[in-house]
Amino acid sequence: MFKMIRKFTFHKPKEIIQPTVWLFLSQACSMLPAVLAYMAIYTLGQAFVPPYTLDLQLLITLAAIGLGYLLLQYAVELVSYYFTYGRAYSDTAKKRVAYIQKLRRQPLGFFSSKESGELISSFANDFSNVEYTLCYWLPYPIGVGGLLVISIVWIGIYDWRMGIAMFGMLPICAAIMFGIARVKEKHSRQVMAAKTHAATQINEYLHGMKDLKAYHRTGDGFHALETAMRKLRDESLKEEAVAGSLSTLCSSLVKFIVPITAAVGLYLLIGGTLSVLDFAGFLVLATKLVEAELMIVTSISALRGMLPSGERLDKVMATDEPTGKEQIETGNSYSFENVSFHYAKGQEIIQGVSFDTPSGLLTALVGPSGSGKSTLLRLMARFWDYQAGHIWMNGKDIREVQTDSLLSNISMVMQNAYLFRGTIRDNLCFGNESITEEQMIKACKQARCHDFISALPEGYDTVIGEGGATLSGGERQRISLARAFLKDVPILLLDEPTASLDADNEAMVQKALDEISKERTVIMIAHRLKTVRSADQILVLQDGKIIEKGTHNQLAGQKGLYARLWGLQSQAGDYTFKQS
Ligand SMILES: Nc1ncnc2c1ncn2[C@@H]1O[C@H](COP(=O)(O)OP(=O)(O)OP(=O)(O)O)[C@@H](O)[C@H]1O
Repeated sequence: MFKMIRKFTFHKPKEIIQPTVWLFLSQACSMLPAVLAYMAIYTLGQAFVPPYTLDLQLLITLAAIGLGYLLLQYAVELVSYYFTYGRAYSDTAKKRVAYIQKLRRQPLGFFSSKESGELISSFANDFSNVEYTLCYWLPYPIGVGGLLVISIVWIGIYDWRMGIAMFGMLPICAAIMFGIARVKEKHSRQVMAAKTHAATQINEYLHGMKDLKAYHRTGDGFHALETAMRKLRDESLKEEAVAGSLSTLCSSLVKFIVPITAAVGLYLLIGGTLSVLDFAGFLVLATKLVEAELMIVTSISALRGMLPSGERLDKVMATDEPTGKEQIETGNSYSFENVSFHYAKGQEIIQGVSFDTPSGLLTALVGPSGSGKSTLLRLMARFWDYQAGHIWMNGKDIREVQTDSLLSNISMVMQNAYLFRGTIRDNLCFGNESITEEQMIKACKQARCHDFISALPEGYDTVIGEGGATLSGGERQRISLARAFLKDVPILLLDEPTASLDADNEAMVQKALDEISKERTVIMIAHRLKTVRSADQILVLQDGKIIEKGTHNQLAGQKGLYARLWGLQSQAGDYTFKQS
């Protein structure tokens, strides 16, 4: 149980103390009417048995307590409501933020090891389950359990025979419920897996819609989605059918407490060992205690059903974060020393690579498709961590450097630049209010996007769709380039920044890059070799190894891969490594 609480509370078990205490008080208050009714019946009953006395004063006091009770109950319920629901919602909101921050700090490897639907479904379902558990399923069994223990002890001392009648069913029901809870947990895991798979299918279907349409395969894509939905329906029905019916059986058993109490009480009454008044009082209490006992048995099953959600969130929160605590004030160059890296064990993608990217110069990475160029850029930004060797930045191994500190020195333009739903201005400035209009326009002019942005009806305030869907590939790429220029950092990492541009724009952006690289260290991947002709150094990669290094003139003069491909590209005009 304690383990479970730790999981649901993200290892802050104290979170549930307050809600539990208030729920206990609220439940204790709700027992008061039964106790008052019992005392009133008892007091009234004294008038009909020797010595036939009626304590009117006590009856008036009980009535006054009853009235006061209504106010007390209201106040306690209100506070309890705040500490259970209010706290649970605000604690879960904090947990959601902590979860996102955790994801933010994770390397890319973390995401590619998961189904895309897992994180989506965690957000959609797991947090709601945790929220519900924190305000309901955890505090209730603990709070109500405490109340039951007090009742058992009290009734047991008063009349152990009635104690057995009223609570004897409880261990049997709890044992059945534990069994049901295990079944429920098993089915909850299957439902969770089905929900994850369904979310992945929806995500893939929507994201891949363009390609599905292009290949006229929307029907096939839909079929996979439909199958996932059917599986989710079947698993959910199974969970309800198995756990639901057994839970109902158990709840019905608990409800037997009242007739059992009545039968045992009657038996004792006839035997003359229980007074009529005590019999009536026990019956009133039994009806009240049934509610509490029902709550306990239901909670046990519900809690186990929620456990997979708590575990899944806890697992993400417990994931190791990238190492490194050191800060880098201004990092402006990289030095690779015997770096090796693999995504999957046994498949070395980068093999013992060593090179420097001198500060303030343009380094170009070229090579056949799949040779590891983008991987090298990802290693520089610590999207992944290498397994052997060192990448030094200003004398520090970047694995020892805090990721945020490292990234504050880098601007990156990827192959498929992503733009967010919002205005072009928002996408360019990324919330940095210190960027002036002049700086923004200058960056856009350098990236050759100012003219097309100005021609839009709303100019820089034009709203673009999610992912930049309302722009062409080239426009997106130029905006992301301008965004990179605007982030005033010493290092620019560019993965084919001119790939989606036409020849004119490519030449112009190339010029801008030449200018920019005078002030910054630029590391750029290019397939079209003419775009890196003026680079200060060109590194030629093949099968994860650097096989040639030098300027264009040096490499073109050798009889290596670069010279061969330069020859081919010159002949073919636009021939690229990708097609080689
Ligand atoms: N996330 C990943 N998980 C596993 N393997 C990967 C991953 N990303 C890339 N790879 C593999 O690593 C190798 C190098 O990929 P990389 O993207 O670095 O090549 P590249 O030279 O940039 O290719 P291109 O020029 O086509 O963009 C490829 O064989 C690729 O399949």
